[in-house]
Amino acid sequence: MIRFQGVTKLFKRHRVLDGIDLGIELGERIALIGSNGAGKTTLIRCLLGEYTHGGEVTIAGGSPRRERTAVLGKIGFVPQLPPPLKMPVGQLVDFAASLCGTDPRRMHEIAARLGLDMQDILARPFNRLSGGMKQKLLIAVALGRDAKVLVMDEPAANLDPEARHIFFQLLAERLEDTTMLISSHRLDEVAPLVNRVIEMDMGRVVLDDRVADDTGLASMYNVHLSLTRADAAIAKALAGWSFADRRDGIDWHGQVPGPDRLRFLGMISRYVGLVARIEMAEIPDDLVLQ
Ligand SMILES: Nc1ncnc2c1ncn2[C@@H]1O[C@H](COP(=O)(O)OP(=O)(O)OP(=O)(O)O)[C@@H](O)[C@H]1O
Repeated sequence: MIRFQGVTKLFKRHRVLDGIDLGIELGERIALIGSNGAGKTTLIRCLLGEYTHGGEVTIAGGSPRRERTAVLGKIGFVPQLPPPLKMPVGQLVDFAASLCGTDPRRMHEIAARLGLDMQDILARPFNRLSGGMKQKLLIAVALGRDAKVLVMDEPAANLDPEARHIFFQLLAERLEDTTMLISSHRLDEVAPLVNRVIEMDMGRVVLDDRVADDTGLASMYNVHLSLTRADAAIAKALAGWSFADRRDGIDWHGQVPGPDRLRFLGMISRYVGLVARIEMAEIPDDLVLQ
């Protein structure tokens, strides 16, 4: 599906990509990880045909540089930094939909599922939306088309827990027929979403590993937590996960998306001295709200 062959990129004399060879097949979900400056964004930009470079990149046999419109119509891209566009939201969605020959209503539908009130923001300039709203809209624009390849740069970073869950569900609906490339600094953010991890360092691939495929992308867990005493810091952290205080800041209840279990427990581990009891149970599929 995607081929990088001997891809190199230099900025002045600085070699940012140093002979990248990678083959990525349909249905693979890749976490592209690595520290700041490792070359992840540059590799993605080469994949999107934005840079000249050495070597060759192809998507389904086509070159994203030479056949830009045709190839880019097959890719959904969620950038890390939203573009500073002043265009009203409604116009932006219509424009994006026309570029890839899709119905804008599909994008509206996904935005609504993510909790965006589209009617309310149609006439507002994109750059005036909040960070989370921009990210939801960019996800809707990327997913509301028949993309065979989804490229996402830290896509869930600004989303609240409810929207993260819907986002994971949306990805779960696309598992069979899409190749995903998800870039992140942090493996724990993306590990549950992927089946292969590629780590870059100084412009090279330093690790390429298959990981266990978590089939529970759309799963949800009921969580009961009891503390040894009330504490303002953990109360604030739990409120950020939309947990409800069931008894004087001591007993808490909430729901955690399956792919976020590790992140949630990571947060709890900071307060482990306060934890008396924790219970996590998967909610049966038919009871998880869509
Ligand atoms: N347009 C540019 N001109 C000059 N140097 C650049 C340019 N874009 C990136 N670089 C350099 O290329 C290297 C790789 O950058 P890149 O943005 O690809 O890394 P990254 O892995 O995506 O990092 P981050 O996680 O911080 O986003 C860095 O040293 C960066 O300074």
